[in-house]
Formats: sequence, C-alpha cells, structure tokens
Amino acid sequence: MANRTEHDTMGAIQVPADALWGAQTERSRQNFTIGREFMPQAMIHAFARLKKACAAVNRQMTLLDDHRADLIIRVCDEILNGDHDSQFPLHVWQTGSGTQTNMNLNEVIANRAALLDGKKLDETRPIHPNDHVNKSQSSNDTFPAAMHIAAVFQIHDTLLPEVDRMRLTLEKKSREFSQIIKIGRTHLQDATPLTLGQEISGWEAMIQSSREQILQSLETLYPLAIGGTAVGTGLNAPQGFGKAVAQELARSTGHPFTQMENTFHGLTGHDQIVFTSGALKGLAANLMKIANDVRWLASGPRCGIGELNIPANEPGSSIMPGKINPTQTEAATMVACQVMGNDAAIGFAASQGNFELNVFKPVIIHNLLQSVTLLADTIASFTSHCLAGITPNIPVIERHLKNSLMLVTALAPHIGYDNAARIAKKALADGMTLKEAAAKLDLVQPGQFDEWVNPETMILGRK
Ligand SMILES: O=C(O)C[C@H](O)C(=O)O
Repeated sequence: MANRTEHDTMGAIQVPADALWGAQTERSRQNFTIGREFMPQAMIHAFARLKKACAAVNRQMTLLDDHRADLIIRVCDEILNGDHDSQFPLHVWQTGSGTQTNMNLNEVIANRAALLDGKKLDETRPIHPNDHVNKSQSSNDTFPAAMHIAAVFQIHDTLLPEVDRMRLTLEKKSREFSQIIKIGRTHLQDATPLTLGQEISGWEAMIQSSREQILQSLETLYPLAIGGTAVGTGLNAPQGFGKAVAQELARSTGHPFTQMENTFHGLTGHDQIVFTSGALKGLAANLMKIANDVRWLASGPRCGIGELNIPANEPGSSIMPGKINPTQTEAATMVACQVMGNDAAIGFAASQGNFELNVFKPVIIHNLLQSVTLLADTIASFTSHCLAGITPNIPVIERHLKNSLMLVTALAPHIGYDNAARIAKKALADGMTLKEAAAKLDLVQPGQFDEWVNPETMILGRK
C-alpha cells in the first residue's frame, strides 16, 4: 500500500497515501491496537457538530478568517453526512482524555479542507490541525462536551422513540385485556385476582417512569464543559467562547445546550453520565422484569403456566421438533445484564482520575452509548416481535382462577382470617374446591359462598 510522509512534533511518520488523517492519528493507530471497539460514530458526529460551532464562534471573535472557517464548516458537514466514516480508525482503548480522537478530527478536517481548497495531501495545507481546527480548544474540554452531545442525540433520536412505542403497545394491550380476570401471584404463590389489563398496566407505568427518569438525565447533559480548555480555566480561549459555542450548538441542533457553570467540574467529574447510566439501568431493570413475567406467563405450552400466547417467530430447537422458545425475552434480558455491567464500569471509571482531569473518558462514553444502542434495539425488537402479538390463553386463565385457593381471602371479612385459613388448608389437603371445604367445615353455606367469593367483585375499579 502506498504511503505519504506526515510530520508532527515527534518527527516524521508514514501514513497511508490517501488517508485524511495525519501523524498523530497514525501514531495512535499503531500504538493502541487494543480490542475491537472503535470510537463510536455518535462521538465522531458529536465532535463534528462541536468543531463546526467552534469554527463559527472563532470567526465571530475574529480568530479565524472567513475562508478557513468556511472550509472547516464544510468538512464538518461532510462528516455529519457520513462521507468520511472510514477516516476515524481509532480504538476506544487509547489515551484517557480522548486526545487522539480529538486530533483525529482535527487532522481529517485540516486535510479534507486542503483538498477542498485545491491542494494536495502534502502538508502544504492552509489549515493547521492544532492552530486552526483546535483553536480556543483542548481535548480536555471538547471530549467531555462531545460525550454529552453524543449521549443527548443518541438518547433522543434512537432510544426515546422506541420507549414510546413500547409504552403505547402495552397501553393498547392493557385496554384490550381489561375484562380478563386472572389469578394474581406474589412470592411465586397464588394470590388474589386482578385483570390481565391491570397486570399489564403496571408494566406500562414502569416504562413511563423510566422515560421520565431518562428525560431528567438529559437535563444534566445539556451543560457542556466547552470553554474550560486544558484545566478548566479557559486558557487560550477568549472570554465568552464556551458560552457562545454552547449557544451556537443550541441554535443549530434545537437542544438546549449551555456552558457548564463550573468548567473544572466538567473536565474532572462525569457524575452526569453516571446519573444518565443510572436512568438507563432503571429501564434495563424494568425491561428485565417485564420480559421475565412474559416468559413465565407464556411458559409451557402444556407443562408450564401457559396463560399467555406469544408469537412463534422461529423454530426454537435444533433437536426437539416443534419447540418454540421465548427468544425475544431472552435477548431483552441479556441486554439488561449488559446494561447493568456497563453501568458498573461507568461508575468505576467516573470515580477515577486525578486532580484536574478524569482520564477514563473513552470507556465511559463507549459504555453509555452501547447501553443506549442495545436498549433501543432490543426494545424495538421485543415490542414488534413479541409484545404486539401477545394474546391471552383464556381456558388456562379460567382454570387457574377457579382452582386458586386465595379466592378464600374474600371470605375473611365475613368469617374471620382463621376460619378462612382452615377452609383453604382443608381444600388443599383433601383435593377439594374451596366451596366444598367451606360446606364440609360448616363455615359458609353454598349460597353465601357464591355471593361472597366472586372474582369480579375482587378486582376493584383500578384501571
Ligand atoms: O489534549 C489536550 O488538549 C490535553 C491533554 O489531554 C492533556 O491534558 O495532557
């Protein structure tokens, strides 16, 4: 493969001839071949938005001439358009400040700008990666700002629409099944009845609650560290630079970005991402619980609980003919485990770093964005391929309801807890119905029993 020679302050280095990146990216590419995780595209695009806003503000503050600012902005638009996705080859496992990814952006923008300006990739570029593209900036304030921007976009554009769709699907199912009375279960034991609609309304409310918690977390992400430069003081950036860049981003993206009140905090602490990951963990916990309930209620088809039918999407077994498995719930619960693991890694990483800088930034944003993507995708899949197709298995639901011993609870106000317990125990021990046991013990006459033990009057009016 043909190479060209590029230079940085360390000296010369060979770079693939047509690569838009330069010497510093190439050094990272060679020095950090760790794992298979690359800097997420959402981060690259967030950086492009940020560099574009920085160029606009540098121009307003007369630090960049029109020609250079226009070129930088044009390249950022091309990056956002996906034209240069292959030019960002760096791994997550690199310097903890993300400097090499910041320089990857600076170099690609400078080199592509040279081509747009009619020059060659031969270092005669009109734009310098550090002096112009990185003007008034450091990795230490741009990388954390890009982390927040990437998280906001990814949550807003991919996760929230799927969360909404799942909630609406559950709401529809809850309404559809509002008249189906079934037995409740607590501690995995028979309990008093409720409707299937009420049971699903609990799941719907859990998803709504997660949605609200995620929206609260977005509020913590809008403030950006930009303007703090190397240690938070803003050295080499003009007064008001960070505020103006945040305003420009708010104008161009429609998200209410601001400059963080304390930029020292923005560089050295990532509690906002810990908080956001906590909200995602809450969603993962709710997803785990709902998917588990669905697969238990659908267990069988002959030897399980069997109260729900779920869509038969694919053969479940390579050896057992005709077997159908609850595969969507398995994917969803695996994702929930991964999100909880990511949350633990984010918590550890955010608690680290010394003095003015947290140097665990790439691992923090890699884990957060992976959680968002996995949750968005699995929720979409679980909703379309499972939840939307759930139907009740009425004969099984009715059989379980009639068999349940805990309908006896309705007798307690009439004959007392102790007598009601005697009826339940006798019915269980002698294999008879509650009604038969009540008559045998001479505690409740059959007519009274039918009047008092009526599942329809035991579900109250809620939802
Ligand atoms: O890359 C920078 O702008 C700063 C770097 O992370 C450092 O603090 O050494």
